[in-house]
Amino acid sequence: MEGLNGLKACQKGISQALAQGGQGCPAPCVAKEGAPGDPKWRGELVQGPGLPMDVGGKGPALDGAKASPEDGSPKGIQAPSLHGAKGNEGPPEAPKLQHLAMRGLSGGHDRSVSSSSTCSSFESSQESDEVFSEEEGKPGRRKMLRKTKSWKTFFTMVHWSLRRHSSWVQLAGHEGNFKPSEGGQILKKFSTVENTCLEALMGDTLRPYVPAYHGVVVKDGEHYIQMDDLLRGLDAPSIMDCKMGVRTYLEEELTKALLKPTPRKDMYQKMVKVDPSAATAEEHSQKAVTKPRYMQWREHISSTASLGFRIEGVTIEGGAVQKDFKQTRTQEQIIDTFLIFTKRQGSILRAYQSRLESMRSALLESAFFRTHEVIGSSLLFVHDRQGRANVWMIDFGKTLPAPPQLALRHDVPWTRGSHEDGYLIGLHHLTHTLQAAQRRLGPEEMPAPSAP
Ligand SMILES: Nc1ncnc2c1ncn2[C@@H]1O[C@H](COP(=O)(O)OP(=O)(O)OP(=O)(O)O)[C@@H](O)[C@H]1O
Ligand SMILES: O=P(O)(O)O[C@@H]1[C@H](O)[C@H](O)[C@@H](OP(=O)(O)O)[C@H](OP(=O)(O)O)[C@H]1O
Repeated sequence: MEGLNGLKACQKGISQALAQGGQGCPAPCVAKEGAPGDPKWRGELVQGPGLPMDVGGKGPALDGAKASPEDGSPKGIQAPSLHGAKGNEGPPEAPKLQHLAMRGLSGGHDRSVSSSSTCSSFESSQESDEVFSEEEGKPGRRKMLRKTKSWKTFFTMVHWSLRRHSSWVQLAGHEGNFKPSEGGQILKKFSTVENTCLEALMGDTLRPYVPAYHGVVVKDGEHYIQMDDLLRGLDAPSIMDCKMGVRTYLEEELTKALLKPTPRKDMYQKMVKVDPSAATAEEHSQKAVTKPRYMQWREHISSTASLGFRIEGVTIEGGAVQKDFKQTRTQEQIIDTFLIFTKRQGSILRAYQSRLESMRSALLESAFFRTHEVIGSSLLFVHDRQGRANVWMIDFGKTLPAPPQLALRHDVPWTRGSHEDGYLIGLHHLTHTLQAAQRRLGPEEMPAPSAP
């Protein structure tokens, strides 16, 4: 499908995901992590990002992030950067049964703006019931569970089941970079650059827009950054990852490639798979391209170069992850994608727009933003079936302090040596895209005006 130009391919992919309607999908939806008996599991100590914005009309409450680690994990460990390391340690596939397990969540759900509310109203007994209800359609299994005399076995099975219901889904990025963690957090392979950024961001005006950072942990001999899982407690979340900026490679990557070109056969393969005519005769003969060459080509076939952002991946209500957006380039294509992604819900589009507007104000105030070039970072759009919506800044693996003599603007095109990233260009176009998408809606698709 990759060769199909833009919207047709992307619409087909998203429509397929929509057609699945989340039924029987392998991707995780909403869950609480932890084990029975663990207070986090019952939500007693749960704090975290949740969704500060309730599009049902309560308006934004941008206090989502939580500050300091509570787990005593070591902070700021200096370890070799693991960013970019590849592997295949992804989370186990969640069972098809999870939607049944989630039914309780859509019942007495607390729609308050509290960032921790999504997990807080469930007692362990309710959880147990839901675990049993997963097994509908398998009467023998349910009977067997009921007859079980061993509580140990019972709790082991419940725990196993809940762990498999992790809300975790990875839309983009390097495979093997993440591990699920308990208590509504995730682990990302350690990189000094990202760790330094997250530490700094916890004391910055951007903190409410970033997953709460919980320090560095060591697991199986590897260092990880621990941060909040932005999907925790959500009811069949729909997620979109948009990579921000007019440039996706570091200036130092360009310098290195010019001094010592490293041919990348994998990138050549990815390039010719999309467009065999994109490679030069020399590149065809070497069957390789340099990284900046590939990255620049990627920026121009997508909306990165023209609009300052691009869609990397989408999943709708726990359906299959769609990544076929390499050639989604025009604003029209992106509007259509947002309309499909939000199922034309004006309230969600409006909430996203409002969040981006407040994010812009925070960016303009931010000391961190003033002093850093933000490359390859994403905005993660998340909404769920309860009508909650939010946008988060993620991925600071290539966000570096700019040379001190430079005052970064973020709203001008990049020229070599300027270190500009075009982040605000992307934010401007995204905000306009969301406005344009709302103009496509009929009055019945727009939220009712709020009471005076
Ligand atoms: N805190 C989080 N909570 C929930 N999901 C997350 C979180 N951080 C990342 N993700 C998921 O993981 C994906 C990849 O994240 P991220 O961009 O940080 O990874 P990466 O490997 O550094 O990416 P890249 O290869 O672009 O540098 C996101 O698209 C999103 O689906
Ligand atoms: O999305 P694509 O087309 O698959 O291309 C990848 C994407 O641009 C990643 O952002 C980049 O990682 P970084 O941002 O970390 O550089 C990766 O480089 P890599 O292969 O050198 O990791 C590319 O292969």
